[in-house]
Amino acid sequence: MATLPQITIYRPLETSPDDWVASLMAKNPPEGFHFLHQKKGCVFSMATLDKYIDNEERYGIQPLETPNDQALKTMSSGEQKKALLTHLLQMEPDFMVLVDPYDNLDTISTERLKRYFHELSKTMILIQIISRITAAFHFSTQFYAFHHTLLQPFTSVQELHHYVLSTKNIQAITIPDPLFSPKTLGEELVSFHKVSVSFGNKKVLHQVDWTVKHGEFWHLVGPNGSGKSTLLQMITGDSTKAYGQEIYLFNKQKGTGESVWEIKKHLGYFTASMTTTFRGYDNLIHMLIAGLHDAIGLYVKPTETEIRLAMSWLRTIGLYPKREQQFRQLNEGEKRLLMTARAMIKHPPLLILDEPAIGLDDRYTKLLVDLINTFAEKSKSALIYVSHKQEKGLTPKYRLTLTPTPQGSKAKVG
Ligand SMILES: Nc1ncnc2c1ncn2[C@@H]1O[C@H](COP(=O)(O)OP(=O)(O)OP(=O)(O)O)[C@@H](O)[C@H]1O
Repeated sequence: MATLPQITIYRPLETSPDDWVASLMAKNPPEGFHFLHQKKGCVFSMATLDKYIDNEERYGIQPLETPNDQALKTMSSGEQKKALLTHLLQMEPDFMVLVDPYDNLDTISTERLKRYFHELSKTMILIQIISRITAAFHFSTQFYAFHHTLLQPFTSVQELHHYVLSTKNIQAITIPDPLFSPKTLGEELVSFHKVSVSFGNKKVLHQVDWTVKHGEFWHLVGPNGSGKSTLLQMITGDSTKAYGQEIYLFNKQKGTGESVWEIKKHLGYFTASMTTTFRGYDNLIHMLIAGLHDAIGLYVKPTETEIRLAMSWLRTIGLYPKREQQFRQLNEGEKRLLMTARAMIKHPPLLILDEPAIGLDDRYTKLLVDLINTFAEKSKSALIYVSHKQEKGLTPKYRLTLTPTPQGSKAKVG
């Protein structure tokens, strides 16, 4: 049997593969891909998953099979990807486009999926579109990089790798001071004492003890489904599981009358999915200033001082030349940087960054990591960086690792 072509395409974040993928799905492949003419394809991507989650939320429709009919939205990233892959394979496609297939996945799930794709490649054409070169399939036979809307071919993965490394790096610079000194809220900002959480029979967290103090830089790390989001939601006020537990936030015991609004005032929060909640008609200056007011949009006229502060932040993240553009006109990497700066601008007592580097290419990841390290060093804010794996170049002082056990995940400092 002739071996099937297997394709790796590197995508810098300033390019969008959407039109290219759409032409494949319309059975009308672009030049060079005529072997896919009239072939049936499907797309394994976060966008496909988001579409299913959106349908589930809006219309209660959800064609993916999930254990015990669990809502897709409440599943961990690994569980969601497994459900999506099973569903797509049931459609018996001739080829599959995989957009950043390992994003959100921990090392073990990534290795498992890699082996699975290798097996699948023996019977199906796989087209991998990646923004991190380390994710390239070792079994690929063709290599490309998006250059604007065109594909530039390479003869080997080494040649492609070399090309990616040669693309220009952007440098983060100084962190602007806050407009006002942040409020003093005592030494301990977050304190969990023997916190356990279950959903029905599923035990998620087991007797977690954790204290985050003023100015500390933490990395919260754990494999998919280990309960990182569950733990965070008890801080941000987005989970009812915090009630009846011994949790102190900003020196007050949880459940003693504090409003979610009061808690959010002390928080800066960013998660990658937030970039899609903004319609994005505001310009970059206004987007940043809204972060000072904990608002989605800007409803009051900004002061001169606020505008100057926003300009300084835009210089820091290299977006000053685009200051008058609308947020929606930015590429995904630029959006992430802007939203991270927006969470930082008021120097909140506690800054939480939940998987901020997911989906970013190598260059933007480095820039984001530089920005976060510098902010942690120069500001008085405590910082919790959350991810399912170690992030290259990140320099947290403390690490809380969640390790799943049958009683729920146990937490270990160090
Ligand atoms: N509302 C819910 N109902 C049922 N199960 C839930 C609910 N919320 C979370 N879970 C389950 O709790 C477990 C932990 O999920 P959580 O999202 O906290 O993990 P995570 O470490 O953040 O994972 P990931 O890195 O994949 O995002 C998962 O098995 C998930 O399915």
